[in-house]
Amino acid sequence: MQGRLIYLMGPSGSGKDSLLQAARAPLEAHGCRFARRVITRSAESVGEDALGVSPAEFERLEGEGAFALSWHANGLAYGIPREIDDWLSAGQDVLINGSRGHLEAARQRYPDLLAILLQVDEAVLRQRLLARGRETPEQIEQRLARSRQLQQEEGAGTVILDNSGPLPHTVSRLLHLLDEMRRCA
Ligand SMILES: Nc1ncnc2c1ncn2[C@@H]1O[C@H](COP(=O)(O)OP(=O)(O)O)[C@@H](O)[C@H]1O
Ligand SMILES: O=P(O)(O)OC[C@H]1O[C@H](OP(=O)(O)OP(=O)(O)O)[C@H](O)[C@@H]1O
Repeated sequence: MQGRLIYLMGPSGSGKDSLLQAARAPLEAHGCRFARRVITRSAESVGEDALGVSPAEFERLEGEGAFALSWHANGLAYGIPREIDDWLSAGQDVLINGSRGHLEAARQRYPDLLAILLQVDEAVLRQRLLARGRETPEQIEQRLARSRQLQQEEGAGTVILDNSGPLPHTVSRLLHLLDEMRRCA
């Protein structure tokens, strides 16, 4: 049986990386795989286990068909390696850090993907982004503006996961959600 693509998305600062890191060990124990993203961000500022490449290298990889999914946002290019298709074919679930703006395109390629939207109040988001200190205040405001814009476009078929509270609570809810998904498969 084909594995399921779990497409985690949410505004910048909502906690996607933190959640992926915290849930990784228990989910891997259930056979779930995690895709390592390729990003045109300098290695020093990559806050996740991603491969940083130059824009030219990204384009070359994209031209070679190295990505199952790829998109541009926040002035960066992001790619999900094609190997996720091998994992899915082998029946393994795959969790990826996706983009809200690319969800519809992703659904076209993976019609039965499970979309999970991580949500946090805007005031908390701003606070977390400032505390993280990776982007300039101007870049943070741009990301918050993008979130407001995308919020208006959010459609049905997406499970909302709130991360305004402590991270361990969100991890438990994610594990529960994925257990339910497996039971219903
Ligand atoms: N539930 C939480 N409670 C408090 N701080 C959190 C929580 N989740 C994430 N954070 C913090 O918020 C900031 C943004 O989280 P991050 O995982 O980098 O978000 P994203 O990957 O969605 O941009 C980080 O500094 C992280 O430590
Ligand atoms: O369409 P959107 O939902 O706005 O997403 C755009 C991009 O931003 C996030 O990446 P990234 O981890 O680089 O940004 P972040 O760390 O600020 O969340 C997300 O994973 C997408 O790759």
